[in-house]
Parts: sequence; C-alpha cells; structure tokens
Amino acid sequence: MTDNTESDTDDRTMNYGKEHVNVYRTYATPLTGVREIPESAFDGKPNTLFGMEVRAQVEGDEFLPSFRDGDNSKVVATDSMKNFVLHHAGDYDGATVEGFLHYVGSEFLRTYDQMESVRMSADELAFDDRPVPDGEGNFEPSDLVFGVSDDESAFGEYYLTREDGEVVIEEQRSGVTGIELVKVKDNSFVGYVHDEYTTLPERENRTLYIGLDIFWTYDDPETARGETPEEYVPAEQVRDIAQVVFDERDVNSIQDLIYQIGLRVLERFPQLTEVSFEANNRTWLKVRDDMEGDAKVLREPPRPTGFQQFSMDRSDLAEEGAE
Ligand SMILES: O=c1[nH]c(=O)c2[nH]c(=O)[nH]c2[nH]1
Repeated sequence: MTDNTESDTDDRTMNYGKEHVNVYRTYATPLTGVREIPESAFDGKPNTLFGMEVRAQVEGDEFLPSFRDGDNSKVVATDSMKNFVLHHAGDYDGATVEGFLHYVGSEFLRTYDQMESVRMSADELAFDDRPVPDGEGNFEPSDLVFGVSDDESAFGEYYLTREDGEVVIEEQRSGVTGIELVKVKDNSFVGYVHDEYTTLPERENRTLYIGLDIFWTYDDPETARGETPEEYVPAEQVRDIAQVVFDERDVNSIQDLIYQIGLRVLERFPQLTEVSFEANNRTWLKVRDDMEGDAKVLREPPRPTGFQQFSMDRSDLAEEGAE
C-alpha cells in the first residue's frame, strides 16, 4: 500500500451504525411462487404484517476525521440512518427480509458518497396466523388479527460495497434462528470418551432438547433477494427440514443430527453453497423413568451448556453420495 490515507484506514476497524431498528410494514408484497419441498407445507406468505429488527453498519475512509478530529462534517447521524431505514420500508416492493436489506443498503450507498460499504442485517419479527371461524363450521386464518410470535425467525445479511459507482455484493448470508426442538425418545448419546473425568452415564434413549440456528449462503448472492422466488430458500422450509430430519432419524448426538439436517438442506436446495449450524444442548435431566412404557419425569438442566458449531458445503453431499 503506497497511499498514506488508505494505510491509515484500511487496516483498522472503523464503522458505526444503528441497531435494534424495529420496523413494521403492513400490506407488504406477498411471497408467492416459492418451490415446494416434501418436508414443508410452506408455499409462501401474505406479508400482511412484515416486521424486522434491522442493523445498519457503515464504513468509509471519510469517517476517519469524525473519530480522529471530532469533525462530523461527513457523519450521517445514526438517528438519520434509523429514519432512512424506516422510510424505505414504505418504498420496498419485494417480499423478503434479504430483499429489503439489499434495497435499503444499496440506497444508503447511492445516497451518501462517503459510505464505501454497508453491512445490513435483520432478524424477522414474526407474527402467527390466528384461526377464526369461516362461517361454514371450519376455521381459517384471520386477515386482520395476528399473534405476536416468539418462535424462530428468519435472518438476513448483506455486505455491499461500491465499485466504479455500482453497488456490488461482497457477502451475503441468510438464516433461521431461535429454533427449539424436543424429541421425546429415540435419541442416544453413547460411545464417547470415558476417562477419569467422565461422570455422564451413556444413554441409549434420551429426551433430546436442542436450540438451533441455521445459516446458508447462495451460489449467487443475488438469489437471496427473492426476486426469482422459485430459487429463494424460505427460512420456514429450512426450519421444517430440521424438524422432519429430527423426527425421522435416530441420532447418536447433536453433532450427528445437524450433519443429517445439513445434508438434507443441501440436497433440497442446489442453489446453496454452504450451510452452517450453531446448536446448543438443553436436554432435560431424568427424574423418574419407573412408570409405564416410555414415560419419564424430567427437569431443567443446570448450567453450563454444551454447544456445537459446524459448517458444510456441497463436497459433504458429494462424499455422502459416493459411499
Ligand atoms: O449430543 C451431544 N453431543 C455432545 O458432544 C455431548 N456432550 C455431552 O455431555 N452431552 C452431549 N450430547
């Protein structure tokens, strides 16, 4: 690097932004035309209520004077960034979290020259359908009333930069976070190292409770915007794959389970390059199992908590196919 200004800024961490920007949009564009998969009933959503908790992080050499000299002449106040995100939620005409992030991130770069790159991420703020009588003895989802959900939610992230005046995608990541699943039986944890530190008894059949976040990247990061819905991977379908694989497989560990989920995700979605996991073990402890059949009484586990992180790509699927 020969340019002094650049060497000043290139190697250091320098960014700022706004997080926890909660935005709610009613009557957003419905998500339609997604490809259906055998593991999921999800085929789209009306987006009558489209909520997100957004994080905007901006970078650029021209922000250095604000840190070094207290010179705010190039600083876009984070309060204005919040307003920018809220305003553009009204102009977004797409149907996905990722699409909104790409749109509003690009608008930041087009509007403010001093921003060289932006990292936009968001967690969906999800709402559930609520059933109401349809007048013919059945129930249908209300068009008007929604339940506030604290279930799993979609995640999206775009890291965008400007090259020759054009917005380009540097990184992209999608996900579904906050999955919690309990399988009451047909899980084991046996065959692990037994030494002087081991107190855990081997369990041929445990009640397994997992917390799970799943992330994925596309071969073409544009696809995550959802403009071509049949190529878009909905968080709901990935969540459903996780529960179906958990139901189907008698696994010997969380490690074993997430690998199987990853294979299925890669198999269903050839447009993905990588899938990764952050899992944790919340398995309850047995109090009693002297009742009839498989019945048990269980209690919360104490801290500390075990976790697993794992990423896999198409080479894992190819290896599996070759066996
Ligand atoms: O699925 C599990 N994986 C582990 O590595 C582990 N370790 C442990 O104590 N319990 C479990 N469960």
